[in-house]
Formats: sequence, structure tokens, C-alpha cells
Amino acid sequence: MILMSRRNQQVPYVVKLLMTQACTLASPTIFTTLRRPSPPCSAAMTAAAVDPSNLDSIFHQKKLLRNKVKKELRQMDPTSRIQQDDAIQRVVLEAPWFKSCQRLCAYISCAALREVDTSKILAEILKEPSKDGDSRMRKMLYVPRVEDKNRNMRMLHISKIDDLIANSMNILEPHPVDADGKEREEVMSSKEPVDLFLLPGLAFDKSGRRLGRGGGYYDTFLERYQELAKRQNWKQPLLIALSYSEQIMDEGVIPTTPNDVPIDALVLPSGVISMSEAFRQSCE
Ligand SMILES: Nc1nc2c(c(=O)[nH]1)N(C=O)[C@@H](CNc1ccc(C(=O)N[C@@H](CCC(=O)O)C(=O)O)cc1)CN2
Ligand SMILES: Nc1ncnc2c1ncn2[C@@H]1O[C@H](COP(=O)(O)OP(=O)(O)OP(=O)(O)O)[C@@H](O)[C@H]1O
Repeated sequence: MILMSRRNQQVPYVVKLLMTQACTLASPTIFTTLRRPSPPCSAAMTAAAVDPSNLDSIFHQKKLLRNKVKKELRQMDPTSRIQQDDAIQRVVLEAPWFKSCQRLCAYISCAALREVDTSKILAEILKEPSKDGDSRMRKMLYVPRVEDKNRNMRMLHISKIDDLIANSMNILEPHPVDADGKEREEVMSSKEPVDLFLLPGLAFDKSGRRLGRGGGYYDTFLERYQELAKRQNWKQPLLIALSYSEQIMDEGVIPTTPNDVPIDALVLPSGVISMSEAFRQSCE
């Protein structure tokens, strides 16, 4: 049986697990060739496509799963959390796809929401280039700003962590205008493509499903950005989420709808799980 992946490549209905050192210095990358959760192959999506009233049931199941995962995250041992935060960020900082990326969108982690910490990754991206001949280009960093309650989010350029202020949800985000009174660059208006998104989420599975916090901000934004990249003939950005081991679900547990955008890879404290051919190619 042959299925189509999100990049429209044929994916055999076979699960292959390969351990390889090719894509990470910190820990092994697990390459999985799995049935992609693209619309035709998800039971939940297929049902939703023929019966829109079924969406209510899917959203209800999503809500139950969010509550379960949030409870588990609140109960996590603080020492284990710190260890996992460090390990996950180390994997990212040492990964070839991170080192080589020139422009990325990343989330500003919120400790109260028990999100995987991104502070070390952000600090590394924003640190001043050393004066001792380090000629590496500074990466362009864009971070989310929620514009309204209708799933509208922008990704704005920041150059220092002080550019951020807490919003009504207590998440740090940039003001649309910088300290010099200049409008910040928005990623959707940039002339250059983004190579990488580092994504938050509540639950994930090994075939690329991602459950967010229920706002629909990321799915909406990612769909718009993928359409932009297609129109511009740009390479699609890698979509990589960061996850504690507690957030990995068995196959079939995460309910999905056609709007859910599948991810390319997942970073866990133990390494990277690859879910797409695009990710594998980025490691070559
Ligand atoms: N760090 C971070 N920034 C982000 C997101 C995110 O998930 N994490 N977003 C991703 O979309 C957008 C903001 N969306 C958000 C959606 C919900 C909640 C929140 O606090 N939800 C509560 C439940 C609220 C309720 O049910 O009424 C929670 O999850 O406990 C926060 C941000 C943009 N910025
Ligand atoms: N691309 C889209 N176009 C229109 N509506 C969307 C889109 N993506 C999500 N939505 C809507 O947003 C709401 C929240 O969706 P869902 O529960 O899947 O969010 P989530 O995946 O938890 O959140 P997020 O994407 O912000 O991480 C739903 O009503 C969903 O139909």
C-alpha cells in the first residue's frame, strides 16, 4: 500500500526504524518512515470530511487530551524538567539543521505553561558575535505575536531578548515597533525564506501529529506560510517541535482535523525523531 506524504512523496506503508549518527552530534536521530497523518489516511480526518458534525466530537476529544497532558506536565518532577530542558536544547544547538539555518521562527517558552524551555537557544541566537574572528552570520530570529482572538498571529523580528514584553496571556512577545520607532520586520513580508520553525505543543506522536493549546494560531500561520513558500518557489521550512518525554503519545491517540499541520521532526531529551523525507534530506 502506498500513501502520500505531506510533501506529496510516496511513503511505503512500512515502519522502518533506523538508528543513525548522521544528523546529530549530541544523540542519535531516529529516522522513522511512517504513515503520514495526511488527510486521506487519518480516520478522524476522513470522518470529519464526510460528516462536519463529527468535528465537535474531535474538538471535544482534543480538549480531554489537552487537560490530561496539562495535568501530567504540572505533576512533572522539577529536577527531571530541568534535565530535559537542558538535554533538548543541547540537541537543538548541536544539530546540523539548526547550525546551518539562517532564518528561523521560534517560540518564547512560558514556564507557567510548562513548555519546553527555549531560553538557551534564544540566547545563543541573539548573542553578540565574538570579536575574535568568528565570521558566522547571525541568524535572523522571528517570534510570535498574537494579534487577536481569531487565530491571527504574526512572526516579528527581534534582535535582543529585551525586545519582549508580557501579553495578556503572560507570554513574552515583541511590540510591533522597535525601540527606534521602526516597524519590526514581519516574516510574511520578508523577501527571504525561513528555513526552520521551532514549535511548541502539548502532545505529539511519532508520525508527526501535533496537538496545540487550542487557539489554532500555529496551524493557521503554518498553512499561510507554506502557501507563501509555494507561491515564491521557496524550499518549505522544516517544522520541528520540542517535547518532554511525557508528551509523546501512542499512535492513534491524538485526534486530528484537516487543519492540523504535520511536523517534520520532534526533539526529545534522547535525540531527534524524524518524520519526513524533507528532514532526512536536511541531514545529508
Ligand atoms: N510560548 C508560546 N507562545 C505562543 C503560543 C504557545 O503555544 N506558546 N501560541 C500557540 O498558539 C500562541 C498563543 N496562543 C496561546 C493559546 C493558549 C494559551 C493558554 O494560556 N492556554 C491555557 C488555557 C486557556 C483556556 O483554556 O481558556 C492553557 O493552555 O493552559 C496561551 C497561548 C502564540 N504564542
Ligand atoms: N488553517 C486553519 N484555517 C481555519 N481554521 C483553523 C485552521 N487551523 C486551525 N483552525 C481552527 O482553530 C481552532 C483550534 O484548532 P485546534 O484545536 O486544531 O488548535 P491547536 O492545534 O490545538 O492549536 P495551534 O495550532 O495554535 O497550536 C479550531 O476551531 C480549528 O478549526
